[in-house]
Amino acid sequence: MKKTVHVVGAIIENKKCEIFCALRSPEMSLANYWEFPGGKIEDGETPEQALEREIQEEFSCSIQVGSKVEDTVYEYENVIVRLETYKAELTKGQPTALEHAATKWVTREEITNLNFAPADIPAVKKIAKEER
Ligand SMILES: Nc1nc2c([nH]c(=O)n2[C@H]2C[C@H](O)[C@@H](COP(=O)(O)OP(=O)(O)OP(=O)(O)O)O2)c(=O)[nH]1
Repeated sequence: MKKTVHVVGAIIENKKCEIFCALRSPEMSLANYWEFPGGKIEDGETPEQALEREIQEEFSCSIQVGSKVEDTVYEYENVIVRLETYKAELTKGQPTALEHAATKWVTREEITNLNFAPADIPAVKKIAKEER
């Protein structure tokens, strides 16, 4: 039986209406895919707490989590991922990649050109269609 992991991703937007995206490194699973920064929810955490912790651990900055964007289940070859994505705002510092291969702030027009992890596609499409 494949394991199901419950994952949260942050859709962080700056004042220029650009969205923060991170490239998974060759050492990570799902290597070389773009993603919304985040990670697995640990026991006892709310999705919001997990996101705030993951962003602090992996990008050394603080966020405030807002509304939910998508909740999708995607079956990969080895694992099933339930990905919940939330809007978020930076409250302290700027994101610095400590584990990822690259990061990028992109506009809604550009975001669909990035090679996002398959589980992220519904959220990417929803964000790209949003009016600004
Ligand atoms: N963080 C994140 N993970 C995603 C996204 N889309 C997607 O399919 N995933 C997958 C990749 C991984 O299989 C899983 C999350 O793993 P992770 O490696 O980021 O989480 P983590 O930091 O808690 O994990 P770990 O390596 O410490 O065990 O979800 C996404 O947008 N953000």
